[in-house]
Amino acid sequence: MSLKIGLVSISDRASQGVYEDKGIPALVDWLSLCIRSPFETTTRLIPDEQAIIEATLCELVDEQGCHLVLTTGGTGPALRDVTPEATLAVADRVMPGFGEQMRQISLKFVPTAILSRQVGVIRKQSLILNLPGQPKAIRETLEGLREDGVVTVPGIFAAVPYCLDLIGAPYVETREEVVKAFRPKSAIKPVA
Ligand SMILES: Nc1ncnc2c1ncn2[C@@H]1O[C@H](COP(=O)(O)OP(=O)(O)OP(=O)(O)O)[C@@H](O)[C@H]1O
Ligand SMILES: Nc1nc2c(c(=O)[nH]1)N[C@H]1C(S)=C(S)[C@@H](COP(=O)(O)O)O[C@H]1N2
Repeated sequence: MSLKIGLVSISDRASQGVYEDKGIPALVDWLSLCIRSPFETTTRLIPDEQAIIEATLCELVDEQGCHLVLTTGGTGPALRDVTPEATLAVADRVMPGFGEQMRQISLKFVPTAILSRQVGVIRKQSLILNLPGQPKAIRETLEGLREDGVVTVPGIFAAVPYCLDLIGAPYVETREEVVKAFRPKSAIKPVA
């Protein structure tokens, strides 16, 4: 079974063609650098409409069978920003550590990180994570911060493979130079 990843770019202007969507390409590029094991992606570009976001997340998890869904955009305080509300509305369980860690990481880059309301949740067999909308913030939050080659703030992706193990998804291997996946020793499978 290959890992299925849903990628959702949530932007009024990119979805209307006012500007080019940079969210999906940034996600695809970063995942291709980071993940060594087989995976396939299904992508969606949609406006900041709560009903559309909820329907898209449900479709990716319930019909497409995605094990991981990453959203980008719509997490700020503007009235049109409703990604966290839509994500929570389709959640079975909330995983507060992901939002907490992303805000920690982002505060090292911008003081406005506290404006991001991003959440992580589990729906059925899938982990859904909200990333901020700025394309450069995608890499920052997933990968974390390195100073002189040493990881000073771990990115959230370090915890994603083990979380996926625990919800029954395929085993994910990462490239350590991008992100070292953390698993307890008992959960590490020998390299095939
Ligand atoms: N999909 C995208 N492609 C390129 N740039 C984006 C994208 N989404 C967001 N951005 C950039 O990041 C900023 C913050 O993202 P946010 O999700 O808050 O968008 P926004 O200001 O609500 O506008 P919109 O929904 O029309 O993208 C945007 O103003 C834009 O400069
Ligand atoms: N790593 C990182 N996180 C970031 C930012 C950034 O540039 N880098 N921008 C912040 C800003 S300005 C806002 S308003 C919030 C919400 O962004 P969103 O509405 O684009 O999701 O994310 C924040 N998080």
